[in-house]
Amino acid sequence: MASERIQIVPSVLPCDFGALGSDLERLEDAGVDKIQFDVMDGHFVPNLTFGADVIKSSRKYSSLPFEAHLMIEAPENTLERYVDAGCDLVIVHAEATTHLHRTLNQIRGLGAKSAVALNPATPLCDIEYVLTSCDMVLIMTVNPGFGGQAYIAEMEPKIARLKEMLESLKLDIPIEVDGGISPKTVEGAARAGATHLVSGSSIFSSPLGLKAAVAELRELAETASK
Ligand SMILES: O=C(CO)[C@@H](O)[C@H](O)COP(=O)(O)O
Ligand SMILES: [Fe+2]
Repeated sequence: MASERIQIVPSVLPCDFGALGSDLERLEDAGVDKIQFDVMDGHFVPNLTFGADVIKSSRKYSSLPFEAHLMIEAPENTLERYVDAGCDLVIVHAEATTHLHRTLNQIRGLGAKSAVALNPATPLCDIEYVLTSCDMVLIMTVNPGFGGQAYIAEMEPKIARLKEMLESLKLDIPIEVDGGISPKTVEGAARAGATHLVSGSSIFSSPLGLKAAVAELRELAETASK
């Protein structure tokens, strides 16, 4: 199944925002599969990052797919800006929008892929009836808002249950995990069924350097998922 291929997805949070373009070029050279832009509004999460204009200016520095992880209230009001900025996939939080089904279909209607993210405390039943409107599901393995937090291993049974749910619905869509992914934690997430692995602080701070850190995560995940 296409969704089973391991993808290593850096979060841009540890980048130098004053030199984002060159960090994006370094990431592409390091062999990552797509780039995650963490958009935070200071309301849905207690932190503020950047908006669609920064993503738009970054587009010329990378040919990789871009995904916007929108940690913002009422994302339905600004989706168009992220698609116009060059995002191939837009991720909204189930907790951030009242009309989740409509919001996911709105993303597809704008010509991008749609994904839903779940905070650690949000149960899978909240998204069961919108899975046919999703091109990916993101299970948060930290409470969103900050990079560098500890991985919540209790999310692994949730990932495994989501995998079963998708299989029973015959939906071939990937499961992404985000938060605390490192060589110590990636195997558990991959074994449970995650194939798209977001990593920020671990790959950027690795003594191996970016390229070897990305290769190490990929190899660990590929072996664990077999
Ligand atoms: O969305 C988020 C945090 O809210 C993530 O994308 C993190 O920023 C990933 O960083 P690490 O946990 O890997 O440092
Ligand atoms: Fe993220």
